[in-house]
Amino acid sequence: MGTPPKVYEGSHIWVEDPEVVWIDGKVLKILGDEVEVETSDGRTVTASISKTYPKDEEDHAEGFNDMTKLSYMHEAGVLHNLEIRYQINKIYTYSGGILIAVNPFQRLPDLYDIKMMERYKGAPFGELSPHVFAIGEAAFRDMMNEGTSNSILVSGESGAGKTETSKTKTTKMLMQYLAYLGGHKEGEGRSVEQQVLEVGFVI
Ligand SMILES: Nc1ncnc2c1ncn2[C@@H]1O[C@H](COP(=O)(O)OP(=O)(O)OP(=O)(O)O)[C@@H](O)[C@H]1O
Repeated sequence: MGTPPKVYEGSHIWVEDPEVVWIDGKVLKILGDEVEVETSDGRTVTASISKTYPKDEEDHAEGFNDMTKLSYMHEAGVLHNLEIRYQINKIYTYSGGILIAVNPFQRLPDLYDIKMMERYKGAPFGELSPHVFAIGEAAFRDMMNEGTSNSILVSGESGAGKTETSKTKTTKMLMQYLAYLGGHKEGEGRSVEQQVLEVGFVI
């Protein structure tokens, strides 16, 4: 028995769209290498099958907090999942051990406060919602357990939120969390917290 076809009459797929990049729709007819699709905004379009992607059957209301839970991992599915989460201010999503952050361009109340730091401290990776503090926690714990240095790679295009998420100044989230884990003691010269916040970065 062969693998069942992913595009067939009645199946739900993603097709390219000049306005919204990818739009979902239902296959009406297969026409050789092409497919006729009724899009979710009510149009009928024809697309090359090789440029379509199967759509996950279930649309999780809050999206999947880890991309590895998607039945189909492709650009359209990944973007759709990030969009669903973004609409409800869930800017963080895992892809396995990697954290994807979508720039909210607004202050999200409570997301980075001391209560949130307390929640993530000591929590096993993956137990709580995806968060930059979970990445800091995992890196810090590994460093302590292995007794070796550790590093966190932050990557993204200009304006994506790398600086805000990680680097320099006391307000930046990742360093703030590591400083919090490192502790703060009065009267002992420069505290671990202060030293962590004074580190330099390789940019
Ligand atoms: N998590 C966040 N919460 C709130 N605002 C954010 C967040 N991430 C980014 N921003 C907003 O987006 C702006 C641009 O982010 P940032 O400067 O971190 O980008 P960058 O990736 O470091 O860009 P570049 O590579 O050009 O330096 C910030 O000044 C801030 O207004």
